[in-house]
Amino acid sequence: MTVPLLRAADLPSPAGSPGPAPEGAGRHLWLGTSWKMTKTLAEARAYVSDLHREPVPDGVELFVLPPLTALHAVLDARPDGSVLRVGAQNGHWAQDGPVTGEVSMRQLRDAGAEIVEIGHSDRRAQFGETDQVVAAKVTAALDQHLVPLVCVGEPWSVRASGRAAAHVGEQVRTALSGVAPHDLARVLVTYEPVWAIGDSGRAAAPGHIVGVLDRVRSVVDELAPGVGLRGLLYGGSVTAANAGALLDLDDLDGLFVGRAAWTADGLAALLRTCGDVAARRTTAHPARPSEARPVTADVTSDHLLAPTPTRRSR
Ligand SMILES: O=C[C@H](O)COP(=O)(O)O
Repeated sequence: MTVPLLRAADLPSPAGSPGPAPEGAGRHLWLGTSWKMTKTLAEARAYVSDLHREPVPDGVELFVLPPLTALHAVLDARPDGSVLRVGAQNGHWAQDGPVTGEVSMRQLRDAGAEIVEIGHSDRRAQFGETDQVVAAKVTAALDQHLVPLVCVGEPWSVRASGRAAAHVGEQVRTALSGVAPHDLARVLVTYEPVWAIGDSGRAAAPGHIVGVLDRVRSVVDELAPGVGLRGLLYGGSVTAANAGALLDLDDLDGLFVGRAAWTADGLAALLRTCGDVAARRTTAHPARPSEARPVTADVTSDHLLAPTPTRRSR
């Protein structure tokens, strides 16, 4: 028997009683996908329905960012108790007002979003979003109890000049400049080199990623010593073939995926890889009992917004 999109440990045992709570899940591994500007309502519903076979492994936080038109369809298509989180790909910093065509963080929250992507390179390149705009959106999202997923990454010219880490570090510093130190623990950051994204991209090499992640963590530590981010992800030409190698980077907290997760089968394959890695990490770095995360099918944002204990100061 399979129960859709629940924790593996939430699946009923053969006798029908709940399974035991897992231990040692203090650090989460994130797997998310943005559908960007793809999918009709029917396609969105079919995707969630096709995912129904997949349990979400312990230690993995799964999210989907559909186009706004499909936000409700995805929310409604989730089975009761699902741990699949749903968010948006953009939001405006103002609470209300005459901003034709935009949607505020308050409206996103009202519509059921838990996460909001901010500053994707598409929006920086095509809609002129600056680091200052990104910063305004981050604080607006936090004000509305959304989890900001802040996208940062260097263009190829910066990469070629050897300044990738410095460039991304400054993007992060500006993006988080308005965030109260303790609120950094509510923020997800995803490192997405611009040259790695999309059909013409290729995934960054692990050594390159490590150098940039180190800089990001240093900047965050300067802003709020010892607090650490909610999670630091990588995105850009992630596939089922390279996900395992990327997640071998112990400092990486997850993957943010476009094309490879635009089918339910694609996301499911990545989910299984994440589950294997999360289990390995738990064995390698068991959480203290006080860090063990209770298994819950509760999808309220309180669970999502609560700071996660980290293995080490970040
Ligand atoms: O939103 C996801 C990122 O932009 C990566 O996209 P991609 O996996 O299709 O390269």
